[in-house]
Amino acid sequence: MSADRINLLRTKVFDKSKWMQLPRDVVIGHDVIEQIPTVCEDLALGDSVLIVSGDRTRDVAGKRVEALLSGSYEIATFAAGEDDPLETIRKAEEAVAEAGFVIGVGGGRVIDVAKIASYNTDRHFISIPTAASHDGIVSSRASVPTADGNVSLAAEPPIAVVADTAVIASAPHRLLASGCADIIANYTAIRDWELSHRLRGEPLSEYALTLSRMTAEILFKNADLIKPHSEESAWLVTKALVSSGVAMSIAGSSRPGSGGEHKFSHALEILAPGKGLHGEKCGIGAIITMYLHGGDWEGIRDSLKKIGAPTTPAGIGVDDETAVAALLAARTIRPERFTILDMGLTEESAQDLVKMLYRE
Ligand SMILES: NC(=O)C1=CN([C@@H]2O[C@H](COP(=O)(O)OP(=O)(O)OC[C@H]3O[C@@H](n4cnc5c(N)ncnc54)[C@H](OP(=O)(O)O)[C@@H]3O)[C@@H](O)[C@H]2O)C=CC1
Ligand SMILES: O=C(CO)COP(=O)(O)O
Ligand SMILES: [Zn+2]
Repeated sequence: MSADRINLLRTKVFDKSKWMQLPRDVVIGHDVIEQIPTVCEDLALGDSVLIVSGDRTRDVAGKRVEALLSGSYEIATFAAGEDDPLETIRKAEEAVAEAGFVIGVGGGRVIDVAKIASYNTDRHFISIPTAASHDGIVSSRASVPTADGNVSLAAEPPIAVVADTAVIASAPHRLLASGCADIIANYTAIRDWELSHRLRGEPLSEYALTLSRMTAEILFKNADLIKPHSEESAWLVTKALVSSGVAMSIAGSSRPGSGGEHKFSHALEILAPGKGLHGEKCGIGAIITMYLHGGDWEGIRDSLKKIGAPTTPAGIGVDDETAVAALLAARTIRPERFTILDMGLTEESAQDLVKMLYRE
């Protein structure tokens, strides 16, 4: 090989760089919430904290975290209500001003508010999920519904995740089933990624893709074990969410866990606000996108059923016309994210798909 060629290769190799942000401490298990003082001490994050929680989740776990840290830390609290998300984030940022670090205790919405406020104010953030409802509990992205549609925002990756399986198992089963559906949707998300790689030359991370697929496979294989209010189920799903979040951190984007089924879900957030949980909508969307990819869509549908997640738009109170509109609107959501739904779906074909694949 000529010296020039060797130098060219060297330059290429050394030009490459990547920054992956992963949680430092991940603590999962029964009553691990009690270990939050030790986690905070170990990370030496300062002596004042803002604890962000929701209306329900403050009672479920937020107050307990406040009690565990009182005496050792100066504590401020912030209630992330269900009003305008961007306004809530702005107010949370104001509340962070006096605090050294931030803890989010709640479901996906609360965690997102806490991680965006932390990012924008340059504070460390600890995630204490009260529900295993989707993989955003671990990732460095936030997904925020706005009047103009869902936006994916950069957010502070949790420096620690403390996932108490006793708390998670006590949440309504619907939330856990939604988390499972979000993971099962990895199957179609990675097919969309591969499609975009082949057709558009989009860069693809084999490590991220393989981890995302493996996570979905483990959950798919264990679908029979997912039961309401079982700590073992909470354990299985939480580990899957952590693994899926790590896949997104490796990729540096939500690509390994978000494809056409997520664009369908985000379209529904606009067309049918308040209907269905995030993972539920993604699972329903994955049935159609897996069919279009020529894969085992019935397997997706049956595992969702087993877990107790909805498999039709009607199951989340959405009519067929709205589902058709969401399938067609998916291409307008994050148009840069190319998926099977961006490949010429027509109104007629969308209607046929909804009629054929969403029968109870
Ligand atoms: N960052 C990311 O990558 C992603 C972020 N998201 C975002 O996450 C949000 C959806 O999250 P999701 O968790 O599905 O829904 P929510 O956070 O809206 O939670 C749903 C409801 O469950 C309640 N809840 C949570 N935990 C418990 C518990 N242990 N016991 C009783 N009730 C409980 C919440 O209470 P409370 O009133 O206290 O909140 C809330 O009323 C959306 O804002 C979405 O945009 C979605 C996907 C990925
Ligand atoms: O929900 C996610 C992964 O499961 C994040 O995806 P989005 O980037 O579509 O919000
Ligand atoms: Zn998701």
